Amino acid sequence: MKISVVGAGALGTFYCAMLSSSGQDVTLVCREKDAAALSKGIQVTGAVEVSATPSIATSVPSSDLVLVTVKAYDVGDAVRGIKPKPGAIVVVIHNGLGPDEAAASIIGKGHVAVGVSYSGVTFMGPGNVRLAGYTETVLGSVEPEVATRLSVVREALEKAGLKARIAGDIRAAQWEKLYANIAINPVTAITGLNNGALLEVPELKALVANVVNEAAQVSKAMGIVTSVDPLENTYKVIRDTSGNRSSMLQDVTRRRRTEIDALNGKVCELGQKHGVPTPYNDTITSLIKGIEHKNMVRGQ
Ligand SMILES: NC(=O)C1=CN([C@@H]2O[C@H](COP(=O)(O)OP(=O)(O)OC[C@H]3O[C@@H](n4cnc5c(N)ncnc54)[C@H](O)[C@@H]3O)[C@@H](O)[C@H]2O)C=CC1
Ligand SMILES: CC(C)(CO)C(=O)C(=O)O
Repeated sequence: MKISVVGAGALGTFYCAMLSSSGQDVTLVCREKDAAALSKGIQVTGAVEVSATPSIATSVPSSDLVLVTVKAYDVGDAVRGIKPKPGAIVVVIHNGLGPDEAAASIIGKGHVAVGVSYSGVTFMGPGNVRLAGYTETVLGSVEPEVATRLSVVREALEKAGLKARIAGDIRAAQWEKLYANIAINPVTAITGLNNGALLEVPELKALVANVVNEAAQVSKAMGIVTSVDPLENTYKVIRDTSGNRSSMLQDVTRRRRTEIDALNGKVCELGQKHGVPTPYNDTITSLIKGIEHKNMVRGQ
């Protein structure tokens, strides 16, 4: 099976190194500027230590499986060049809601699946990432026909030593991670605090509860049934990642665009659609937009 991984950032380098070092045929698709560095090889350090020399390309070759591992706002551009052959599967691995739908509207029916990744990978430089921890990748598709073919993806990940499971309801699986991301990511980005501080400062703990409870009302109005209690699960993620600087805190520190539109912004949009007020998520979204604006203006 020919596999391509699109996006040579934190997650893409991790998945590519694991797949390639297990002997699978993998191409890492990167930006032009990174190709020379990546052609010398890629490595993961930290919780696992792995090196690999996958093929490197700047456009997506004909593949049976494509893993798209770019930021939510880059998914549309990243999939535009994919011309899937019959039966090919394109798994969009992202946080938040929306990018997989954007991908399906570009690629068409019969190919797109979602991956919810429970990993903590930090980008150190082209071809060099650090893994804090990994539990599993949850796979699924809103297209039943694609969902029935996902065992090949699970098997490829398992062969690479990665745990994977196919969710019965991928939207519920996405919400389960979303509850934690909409509270932890923007509140740490605004305050500059590590994840653990959200449980140490009573006012921030209350804010986390308000943001998550609002989202739980939105998902309930949409008929989403999750297997976790939204708030208890968020507290658990905070405890499990207490020393982390969230990805959104890292983004604002580096003056990069954030994924707020696919996180709290999406909760606000869906709340409006389903008649659920979302004042906490509206405010959080506005504050992050303000930080992005400040960083853009300063960056110019
Ligand atoms: N880093 C992590 O541990 C985790 C990340 N995620 C999610 O996975 C997604 C990817 O995150 P990261 O890997 O951390 O981001 P990242 O910013 O480290 O990597 C994205 C890479 O994609 C590249 N890229 C963007 N558009 C491209 C295109 N058209 N063609 C080729 N390359 C392109 C960028 O240059 C960058 O190297 C996000 O939605 C994130 O929220 C989910 C779970 C864990
Ligand atoms: C789980 C959490 C919040 C860990 O920091 C994360 O996914 C992120 O930072 O994006």
